[in-house]
Amino acid sequence: MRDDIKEVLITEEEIQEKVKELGKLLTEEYQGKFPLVVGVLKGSLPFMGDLIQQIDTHIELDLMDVSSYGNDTVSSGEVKIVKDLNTSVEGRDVLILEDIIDSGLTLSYLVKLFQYRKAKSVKVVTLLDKPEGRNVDLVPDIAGFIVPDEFVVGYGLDYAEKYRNLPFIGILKPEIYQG
Ligand SMILES: O=P(O)(O)OC[C@H]1O[C@H](OP(=O)(O)OP(=O)(O)O)[C@H](O)[C@@H]1O
Ligand SMILES: Nc1nc2[nH]cnc2c(=O)[nH]1
Repeated sequence: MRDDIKEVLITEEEIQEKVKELGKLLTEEYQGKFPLVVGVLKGSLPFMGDLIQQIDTHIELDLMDVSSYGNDTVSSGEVKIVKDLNTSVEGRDVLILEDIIDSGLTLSYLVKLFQYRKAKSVKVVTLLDKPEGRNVDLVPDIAGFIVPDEFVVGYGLDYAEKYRNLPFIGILKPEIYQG
């Protein structure tokens, strides 16, 4: 699996250090507020698992599965709900956790949905931000790392459902895409 990686962009150590830093910020931000932390499946799972352990105040967890990508590296431009939340967001401070914001379609859809459902506040934390990929105007409240306009994998991010279990973020060798 690791042989398929052309370049490591962000190491495991850099990710873990950043996650601790973000956890401290969120601990201050949400002290005494009991936020609903929403992980966006499947990509945010490793980030969510690590980050929540660094938030030192009470939180509630839920998961949502929305999809705008197929097995390809290009967005379909359409967001659909695959699995909705189990919890009502009405009156709640909602914190959405994402692995990456690229076109911004997924997040802008979710932010609008939770506002429509009368959340008290909606904030977005993403591990990776790819501003050059943006199709819609969306700026995360907190972003861990800015990444270049390349298709990245690892730490939750897949190519054809593979590589999510790599502990770092990398770029694949071109021959992997070419088959
Ligand atoms: O800003 P965007 O262009 O909308 O891209 C970001 C979204 O794309 C990926 O999810 P994907 O739909 O591939 O699902 P997955 O997390 O299950 O891989 C990623 O995890 C984000 O949720
Ligand atoms: N794996 C992966 N999924 C994405 N979804 C949106 N952008 C990306 C990316 O760069 N890599």
